[in-house]
Order: sequence, then structure tokens, then C-alpha cells
Amino acid sequence: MSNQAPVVGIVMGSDSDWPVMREAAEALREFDVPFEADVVSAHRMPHEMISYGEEAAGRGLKAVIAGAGGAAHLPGMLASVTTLPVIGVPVPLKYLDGMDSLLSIVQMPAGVPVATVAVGAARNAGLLAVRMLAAHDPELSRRMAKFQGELRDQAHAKGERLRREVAEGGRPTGFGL
Ligand SMILES: Nc1c(C(=O)O)ncn1[C@@H]1O[C@H](COP(=O)(O)O)[C@@H](O)[C@H]1O
Repeated sequence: MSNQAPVVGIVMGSDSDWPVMREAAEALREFDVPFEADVVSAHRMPHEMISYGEEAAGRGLKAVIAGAGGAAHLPGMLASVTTLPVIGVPVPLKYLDGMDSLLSIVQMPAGVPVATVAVGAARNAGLLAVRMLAAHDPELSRRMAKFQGELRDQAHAKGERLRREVAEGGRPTGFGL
């Protein structure tokens, strides 16, 4: 990644979320999008969390990716103090498989949206942030289109393999069948 100023903020309630949240960082790296990553907790450091949200746009960030587990209030609270789009990542913990976090993040009151991705889907959060930036960046948009083309090619290749294995009378492998 370059030394450019970050345009996406990745924050999480605890460093224990990083094994999940690093996937968002990886996606941003793939598209050379400068980002920052930090621990910001609504529950444990509420004043710092408010400052982070209030200052984010002024510091040049264009989107915030916020991940948290359990009673995941961080994404919603950030969304309430910034005009930036906030993408919430429900982080699964030992109990409840992330359902607690998912519902805490997705069930926002009217007027305060958080774009919630699937449980543990930090990579999609990163890709969504890239799309937001690409809306105003033709070069990034071109690279996103190329990435989507690769996904399509991979899906075609999977279909070809499945059809071939079925035609040969074998039991298709690698498809969870
Ligand atoms: N959900 C929140 C918030 C918050 O929403 O402000 N702050 C921390 N946490 C979550 O607590 C979990 C356990 O944290 P520890 O591993 O530090 O005990 C983490 O998944 C974190 O995101």
C-alpha cells in the first residue's frame, strides 16, 4: 500500500476482531485503496468513539468499515455521528454464531443507515467500500469491472467442470455434493 492518506477507516471493537476484519484490509490492498485500521469501542471508549466518528470526514475518509461482535453497537453509533457511509461487519463470537452481532448492526432505526454485510464477511465490506469510491473514480471502476469479470470466468469454469464430470458419469467433486 502507498503512503497516501487513508480514505477508508477500518475500525473494530477489539483487536480480537482482527482475524475477521483483516479480510477487509486485504480487499482494499488488492485495489490499492489507502486505509487505516484501529480499535474503537462504543462500549469501552465512548468519547474516543464519538471523536473518531465526528472527525472521520474532516480527516479525508470517504467510508468507514466497522466490525464488532456480540452487542455490536459500534457501527450504528459511528453512523449517528458521521455523514460518511458506514459498512457494518457482524463478527461471530463463541456463542450465538454472530446472530447477536448481525441483529445489533442490521436493525438500525429509520434515518441512520448502516450497510450491513453477512456475518464474518469483512471481505465484502472491503469490496463494497471500493465500489463506493469507484463511483467517483473511473480507474477504480475499471478495475472493479475487471475483478467482476474474473469472478464470472471462475463461475463459468466451475460450471464447465461440473457439466464434464456429470457427463462422464462421475460424482462431481469439490462442490459440497
Ligand atoms: N461490540 C463491541 C463493542 C462496541 O460495539 O462498542 N466494543 C467491543 N465489542 C466487542 O466485544 C467483543 C469481545 O471483545 P474482547 O475480545 O476484547 O473481549 C469483540 O468482538 C468486540 O468487537
